[in-house]
Amino acid sequence: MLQPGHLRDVLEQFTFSSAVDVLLIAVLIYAALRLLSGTRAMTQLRGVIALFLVFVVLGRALDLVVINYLVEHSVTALLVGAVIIFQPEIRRALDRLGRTGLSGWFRTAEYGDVIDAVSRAAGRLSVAHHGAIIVIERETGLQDVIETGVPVDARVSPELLTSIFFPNSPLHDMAVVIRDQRVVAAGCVLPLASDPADRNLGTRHRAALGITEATDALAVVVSEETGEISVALNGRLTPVPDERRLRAVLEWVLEPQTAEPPPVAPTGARV
Ligand SMILES: Nc1ncnc2c1ncn2[C@@H]1O[C@H](COP(=O)(O)OP(=O)(O)OP(=O)(O)O)[C@@H](O)[C@H]1O
Repeated sequence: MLQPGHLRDVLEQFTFSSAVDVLLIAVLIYAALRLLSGTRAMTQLRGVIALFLVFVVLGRALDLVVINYLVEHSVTALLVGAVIIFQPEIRRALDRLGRTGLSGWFRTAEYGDVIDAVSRAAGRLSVAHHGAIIVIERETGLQDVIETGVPVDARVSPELLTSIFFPNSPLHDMAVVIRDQRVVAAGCVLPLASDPADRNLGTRHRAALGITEATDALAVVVSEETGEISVALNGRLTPVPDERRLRAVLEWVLEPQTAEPPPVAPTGARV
């Protein structure tokens, strides 16, 4: 229990450098939470922290010597483990920091041009029956998937997307990944959906489901066979009747603070 005398001692020892210390740690924790929020890594991290806290509380309350020893000596190992587990997210954050500086770190992503380009491109691809998968990266880094494809690194536009998916063009196979208003790569191989219920779908649709099961990315699929447009999100596929309604769905998912609810919700339910 903290005694009033202890509190006075702590306050007396609190100097300017202590304040800087606390501030830097707070910024670091904020940056880490911001980086991991909404990712699968965050769910895992929550589980690890909860388990760790249970051990700390039990160890202290019951004076468990071995548990207390392990807790005290596992912090360094946990930090090293976290760096290994979250390597893709950390790599992506450093990459973003290098490209955009601190302003890019604190800026929230802007999707206006992406929504416009993807919905217009999907509309044209749908009419032409040109098959396509367009993956929009959000918080979870997709570096592993990007590295399976061919680097493009060009500003997103409907013309670029429709020409990539033009049949027999060298990059029309597999998926395109968009990050920060740029088409970063094409020809990317996505993980296929794991749910046996999805086995009756073709591989293009299973690939779109697969990437959205594993991450918070959003994928737009155009079927070569039927020309139908679908949106995959959180491992669920929702058909979208046309370009206008695709735009509404994309706005609702990517810019929820300003958008109206779409006529077709991306969970499959009509609203
Ligand atoms: N792992 C993958 N990642 C990304 N794209 C993939 C993957 N596997 C297959 N594809 C794409 O899916 C195409 C094959 O689609 P397929 O006809 O099997 O599926 P589908 O869902 O029925 O699509 P469609 O309705 O367009 O015919 C491939 O040519 C390739 O472009």
